[in-house]
Amino acid sequence: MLGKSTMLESKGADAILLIAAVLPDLDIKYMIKICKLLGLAALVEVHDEREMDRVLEIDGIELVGINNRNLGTFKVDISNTKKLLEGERGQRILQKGITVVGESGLFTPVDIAYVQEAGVKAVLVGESIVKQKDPTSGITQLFGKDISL
Ligand SMILES: O=P(O)(O)OC[C@@H](O)[C@@H](O)c1c[nH]c2ccccc12
Repeated sequence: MLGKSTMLESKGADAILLIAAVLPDLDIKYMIKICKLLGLAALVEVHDEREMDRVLEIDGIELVGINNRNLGTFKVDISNTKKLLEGERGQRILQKGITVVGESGLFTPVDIAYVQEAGVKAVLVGESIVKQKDPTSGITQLFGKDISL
């Protein structure tokens, strides 16, 4: 097996995405452990209540991403984030000290405020930034202010 520094130096990755929809619990548990050994952050992605409940039973998860895009139908609905953070689930996430990432379908400062209000502390954004000629101004537009420092 490659040593920690060899792995990180050879590929340069800081984090990996673990998609709960395609990974059994056992695989997620195993990969979380490997990530800790390698010093990689693991973002565990869920898109419905069932996946969220599975993930909340697994120890050692620090980052959970809520995908607003259903990977089966590709439909995007940002109220999915709010739905998955409501009530008891939201409480458990807070208790466990999990940082929630809002993923997909975020285009405007209103969208950002909506997911932030729901409990999200970070966002994963693709389309609304990569389709801009200038990514910096795309980010400024998305957040309604310059966040580069
Ligand atoms: O382009 P959007 O709507 O901003 O979405 C970005 C990101 O959330 C999305 O690319 C993504 C999140 N998880 C995924 C898993 C597979 C493929 C794609 C994704």
